[in-house]
Parts: sequence; C-alpha cells; structure tokens
Amino acid sequence: MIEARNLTKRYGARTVVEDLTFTVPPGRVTGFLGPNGAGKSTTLRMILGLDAPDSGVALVHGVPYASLAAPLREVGALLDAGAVHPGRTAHAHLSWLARAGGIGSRRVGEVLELVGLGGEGRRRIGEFSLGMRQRLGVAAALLGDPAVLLLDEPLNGLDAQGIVWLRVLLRDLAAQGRTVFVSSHLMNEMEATADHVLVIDSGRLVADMGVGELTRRAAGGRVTVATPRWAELAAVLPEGSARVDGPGRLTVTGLDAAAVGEAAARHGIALHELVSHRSRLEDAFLDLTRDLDGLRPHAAADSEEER
Ligand SMILES: Nc1ncnc2c1ncn2[C@@H]1O[C@H](COP(=O)(O)OP(=O)(O)OP(=O)(O)O)[C@@H](O)[C@H]1O
Repeated sequence: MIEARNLTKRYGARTVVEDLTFTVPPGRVTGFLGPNGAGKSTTLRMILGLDAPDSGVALVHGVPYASLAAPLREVGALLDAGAVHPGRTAHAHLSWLARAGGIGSRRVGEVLELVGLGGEGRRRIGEFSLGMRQRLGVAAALLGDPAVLLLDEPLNGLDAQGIVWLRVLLRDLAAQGRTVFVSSHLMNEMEATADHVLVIDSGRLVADMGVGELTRRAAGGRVTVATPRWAELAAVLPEGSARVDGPGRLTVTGLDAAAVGEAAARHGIALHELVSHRSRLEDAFLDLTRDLDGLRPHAAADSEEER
C-alpha cells in the first residue's frame, strides 16, 4: 500500500506537484498517467525518499520509505533504466545490487529468467537495446521479491511483444497481492494494463478512478441514434442534448443509450440504430486535461473547488 497525503513539491517559484492525495492499494495495477512534465517522476521520487516534499507526506506500508526496515525487500523500483554501468554484465550488475540489499545470489538467475533475459546474463549492458535495459530494470526491481513495485515509464523502448510481456507480468504480480504502481504517458497501453488510474496534469490530480469509469465518463454519454422521426425525438430530449448529424441521424450528449431509448419508446418512436460511444483512454485523458486547461486562465479559485 502506498499513500500520498497533500504531497507538494516546488522548484523555485514553480509548483510541480500540488497537494496530491491518493492511495495505491495492493492487488491491482494502478496506472499513473499524465503528459510529459506532469510531475509523475517527481511524485515517485518523493515516495522513494529521493526528493523531499515541501509539504505533505508519502508513505509505504504506513511509514516513510526511509523508515522501512529492509527497503529493497519491501519496495522494488525502476526509475531510470539508462542509469546502469555499460561495462558491467547484466549478471554482475544484479549481483552487485543483490549484495547491497542482503539478497542471496541465486535470486539473480531467477529474475533474469523472469524478465526474459535468461540467456543474456553474461553480456555487457552496453550492448543491450533500450527494451533489454527496461527488462533489466524490471529484474532489478524484482530482486528483493517486494510487495510494492514502482515503475517509472517501464513501457518506454519496449516493442509490441515486450509490451504484452510486461502487461502479463504486471497483472500476475498484482494478482499475487502486490501493490503495482506504473507511470506512463502512453494512455492506450495503460488501458489494457491498469485496473485503476490516477491522472495528473501540471502536478494536480485530475482523475482517480477505474479505467472503465474513466473512459465512460470521458465519452460524456455520447450516443448516436438513427430514426426517420429524428425531429420528433430531438424535441422530446432535454434541450440542447441532441444535434442533427445528417438526414435521420442525431448525436446526443449528456444522456446514455438507455435514456435515449426509453425516451423514444415513451413517444412511440422507432429507432433504427442506437450506438453508445466509449472513448479510448487517450481521448478520456485529453478531455480531462483540456477541461482543466479551460479552467485555468479564467478562474483559479473555481478550479480549486472543482477538486
Ligand atoms: N531537479 C529539478 N529542478 C527543477 N525542475 C525540475 C526538477 N525535476 C523536475 N523538474 C520539473 O518538474 C516538472 C515535473 O517533472 P517530472 O519529471 O516529475 O514529470 P513527469 O510527469 O515524470 O514527466 P516525464 O514523463 O517527462 O518524465 C517538469 O517541468 C520538470 O522540468
């Protein structure tokens, strides 16, 4: 379990993480989403005690990271897959980390197998592709068999096969009851990986919800409907909700398909088509951040209440 309470970080006059409060429970994959520069890495660094918050606290298992008795065994992290010595072999790199964390050397071979680098342990990291380095970073995070995993942009550099591999691995780890917190700016990849998402933009939390709920909300209840009696249907729907989209077609916003269908039935209007549109996570995310952009210049005070 990870908790952030009113976490705030400033660099000079800029607030890069602003009053973030959230909980990441065990047993599910939680995606941490936001565009580049939104404050994801800074938040993860504060959870890991690498950056000090200006106010608020970040807790792992109820205590600050620095107070954990055996941090490497409790929390596994991938922050920057490039931050490894290129002259070392993968095996030597992991053995060094294992020794530092008091972890038996047998575990090194196990985690190399787990990330699909079983045959590459004796190769120098300098020869690795970005995707292989990401796998090595995941191996390092798994060394201590931790109950909590924090992975910063682990999908970067992975090919399609690698993305599927990581997705399966993360879901397995969550199913084992671990806390899995994964940042990404790739909304669509997260849709298939995460159960739940926290979305931040400019350091502020704009969504904390299930992936399904996020996509449904962002679709805003957009429904398209085809009926020869479109003008009558438009007249019985709430004012402003229906837009004529062509002969016999309406787009309805703010109502779900059931509400549109029932309104039509009440007035004996036959529908030839009734389609509810689910937006992809990408659209959902863009909608959320666009809305926030709209609030910012005009009414900072209102946007405070919004949260
Ligand atoms: N040490 C620092 N000094 C000054 N500004 C910083 C520092 N670290 C981060 N920032 C700024 O804080 C903001 C948030 O950065 P952060 O790396 O947390 O974002 P991010 O969401 O992880 O984005 P990315 O996906 O690009 O890494 C950025 O504008 C960044 O320039």
